[in-house]
Amino acid sequence: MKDCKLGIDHLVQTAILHKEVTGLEMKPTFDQPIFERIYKGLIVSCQALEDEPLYGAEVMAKMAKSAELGGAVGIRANSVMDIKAIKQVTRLPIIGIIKKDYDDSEVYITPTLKEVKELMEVGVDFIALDATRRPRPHGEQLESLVAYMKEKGQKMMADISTLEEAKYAASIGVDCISTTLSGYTSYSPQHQEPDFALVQEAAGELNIPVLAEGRIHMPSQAAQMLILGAHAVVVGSAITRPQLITERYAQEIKHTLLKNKLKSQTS
Ligand SMILES: CC(=O)N[C@H](C=O)[C@@H](O)[C@H](O)[C@H](O)COP(=O)(O)O
Repeated sequence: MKDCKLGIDHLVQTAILHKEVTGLEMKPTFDQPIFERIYKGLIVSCQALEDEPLYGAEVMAKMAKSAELGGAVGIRANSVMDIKAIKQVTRLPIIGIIKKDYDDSEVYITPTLKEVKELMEVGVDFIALDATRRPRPHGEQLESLVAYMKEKGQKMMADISTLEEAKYAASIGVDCISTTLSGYTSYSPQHQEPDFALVQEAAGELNIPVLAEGRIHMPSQAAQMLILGAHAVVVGSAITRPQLITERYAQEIKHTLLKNKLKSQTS
């Protein structure tokens, strides 16, 4: 009941905000209620790999609960173990992935049918998968994975790194795309900043929802993505990876103090 109220509150707030920002009435343009639930909201990616201090399902479930309390409208999570634990503590929509390295491919986000099936078994609202055109392990094909999920009625999110990949993913029938891999393929722009241009272009050209994801470190950047046309925004490290948050503080402090010292020496 509380979850339901939270969802309705979010939709009402979103509609008000949308009108204030754009001057337009927000119309529910998507048939699927799941897309309304996440519209113009913040999705928090709760992930820690085995070599990270916060690794473990119990910790990830606490992260997800904290995200929900803070106003997140969805959770992105990696592995069956984490997803199971997260589902025990929240009813927010879940974008599930399985990160797995195979020797014969660079693709590691839900690379093969095996991971797709594991995610379908645990049950997630969206399966996110690498939707670049790079070769997949064992010669598996993106098109067959998409067709399989469509046939089973499983919603999916295509993680892409360029506009061309976004357009191709849309053309083969994915439900939505996310800019997750911009900066993480050799041929996409290697920015330190989030890829604002890609989000704006993809949102302008595609008629499926486009989510902004990747290196969004500040609340203002998340809001900017939504104004540029993102359907929702996914933030991970800046909320759930304390070692990286600390690193950014430490570097900024070092850098600023050094700059200051040099300035005072030359003046
Ligand atoms: C490239 C890649 O493997 N991205 C992964 C995808 O699931 C995660 O490690 C990121 O944390 C997630 O995309 C959110 O991005 P950021 O942590 O920058 O807010």
